[in-house]
Amino acid sequence: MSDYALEVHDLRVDYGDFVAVDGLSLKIPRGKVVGLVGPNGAGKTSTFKVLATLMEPTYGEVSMCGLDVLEETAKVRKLLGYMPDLAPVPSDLKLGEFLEFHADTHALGNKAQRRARVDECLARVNLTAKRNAWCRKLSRGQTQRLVLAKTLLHEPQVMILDEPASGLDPLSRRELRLTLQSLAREGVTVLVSSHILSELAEMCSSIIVMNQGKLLASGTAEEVRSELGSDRREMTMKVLGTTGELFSWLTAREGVSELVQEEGAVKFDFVGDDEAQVQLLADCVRAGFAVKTLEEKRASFEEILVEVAEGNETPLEE
Ligand SMILES: Nc1ncnc2c1ncn2[C@@H]1O[C@H](COP(=O)(O)OP(=O)(O)OP(=O)(O)O)[C@@H](O)[C@H]1O
Repeated sequence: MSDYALEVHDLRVDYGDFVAVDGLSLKIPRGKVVGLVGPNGAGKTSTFKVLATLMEPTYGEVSMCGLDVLEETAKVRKLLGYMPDLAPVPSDLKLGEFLEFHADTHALGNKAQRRARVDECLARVNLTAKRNAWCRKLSRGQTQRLVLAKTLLHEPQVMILDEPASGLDPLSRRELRLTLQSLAREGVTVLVSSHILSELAEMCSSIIVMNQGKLLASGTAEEVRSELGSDRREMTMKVLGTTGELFSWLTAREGVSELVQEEGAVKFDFVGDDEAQVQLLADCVRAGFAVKTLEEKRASFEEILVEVAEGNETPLEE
């Protein structure tokens, strides 16, 4: 049995002449919530459709829990829960009816067993009280939770959720995060996409960043931040007395650039890790400067992604 829930090797998806996914390789361990993030058009949905057995790639190898996704499709589908972006729910069914219908299609035991499983899944997403409500009466967050309950019915080992948090308010996002994290603690692997990096940073133990079909960075949120070259911090150092000497002293320091001298303060950009920043401050104090405060401002996750997207070439209109 493979240690990995998902293994992707050299995946490529073409739409005609357009390359949507280009040489993507990934390994996702079991029992984790992993985020896939990238600007619009990065290739997230195309990747998910291949992983979810809904689309054949141009080439590449994909396996789920050691099964070949392209060859052993029926077995893979039993292990898999896929929640597409904005999945529709029928307006003319009640929640319980909707879930029982799907429990039926999964052939989940006899009527009583199916009913019990529906109840478990409703409880899991905190919708028990709505069992007899009409699907059309649900809010956006409740609809997402209902679709999640449906995705959970057959106890999938790997869940692939396309933008599940989009349009949710902070409370619904928190509930979603808690549900996904508790599934992961039970050994389920959850792969979740978003184009909002901060949303994934709080939900996932690791993040994969895609851009223009390619893998750009992967790891913890902090690792991704430094892999994308966003170690840059905007610093403001306030000191007692004049700032001229401090300005000259900082100019000669590694990682320091864009110095600006102000009344009682020097502003500069610093590129380096936390240890290097601590060292800079310690050296500064040791050199005799009366440092009052040091403020840092780092690029937010959203700014990092905007920088990535801005670096993309925009095709010229014909
Ligand atoms: N059926 C298709 N035919 C042609 N091009 C397509 C098709 N589906 C997707 N694309 C293109 O492939 C690229 C990747 O699309 P995909 O939906 O996989 O990206 P995404 O990262 O999920 O983007 P979004 O966040 O906008 O959903 C986009 O440029 C898109 O226009």
